Amino acid sequence: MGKIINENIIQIKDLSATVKLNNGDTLVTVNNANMELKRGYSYAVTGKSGSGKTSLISIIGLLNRSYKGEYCYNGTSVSSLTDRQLSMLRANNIGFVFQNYSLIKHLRVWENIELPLLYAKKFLDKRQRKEMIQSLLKSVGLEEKENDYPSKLSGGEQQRVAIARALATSPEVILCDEPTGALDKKTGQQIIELLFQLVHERDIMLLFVTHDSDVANICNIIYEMDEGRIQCVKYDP
Ligand SMILES: Nc1ncnc2c1ncn2[C@@H]1O[C@H](COP(=O)(O)OP(=O)(O)OP(=O)(O)O)[C@@H](O)[C@H]1O
Repeated sequence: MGKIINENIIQIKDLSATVKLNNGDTLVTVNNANMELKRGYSYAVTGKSGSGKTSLISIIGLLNRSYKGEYCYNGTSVSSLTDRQLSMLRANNIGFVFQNYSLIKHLRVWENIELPLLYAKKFLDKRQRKEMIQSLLKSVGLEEKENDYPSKLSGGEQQRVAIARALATSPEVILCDEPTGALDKKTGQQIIELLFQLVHERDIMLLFVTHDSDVANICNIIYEMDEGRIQCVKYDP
């Protein structure tokens, strides 16, 4: 029997976005999207290349606020927030995991994980931050690597660091853009298992942009995008 769904974190209503092309034309990247994203659930957004997935996830992730329509985060309309309020909302509540890991090369593993804690202004002192980082490294199985630079790590290990970094501020949302795209099949599966395990433990909402049908099929809810339009193709809460 499914869970009773009642806790929206993100609600999107009639949301559309466009980009201006070099030739002066306007391209619709997201066309009248409606979504409700809830705590404790996993979502996949699939679709052909160019269908609008990255455009949509950048709006959901509060990285882009140029859109028409409504976006409510925990009941607050995002359009009512100042840029600073929006940045703080993002820093404190949303973790990102990208295909290319996006680690900072000249910072050690522990410093990469510390960065979001500094941005989010969680007011942890140095000792508390250290404890938090060590506990995150333990949860992704990289206790021994805290002083290494990213270039010394394998792709799978770098993605584990990126996951630890995404979880550092205890976010309620994790957004993943092709998180296994640069990894071999087995390592990719381990990363997905780890993400699901950590997210389950924390009751987080998890959203994947993915071409990988195996990843999409594990998710409770699958949306498919086609030329900016989004449609729910699996709903299994
Ligand atoms: N800044 C931009 N300038 C011009 N065109 C853009 C821009 N951003 C997105 N587009 C176009 O908008 C459409 C949607 O792009 P988007 O990156 O969201 O698709 P996607 O589904 O994520 O693709 P992929 O799977 O290849 O990453 C594409 O046709 C893309 O070329």
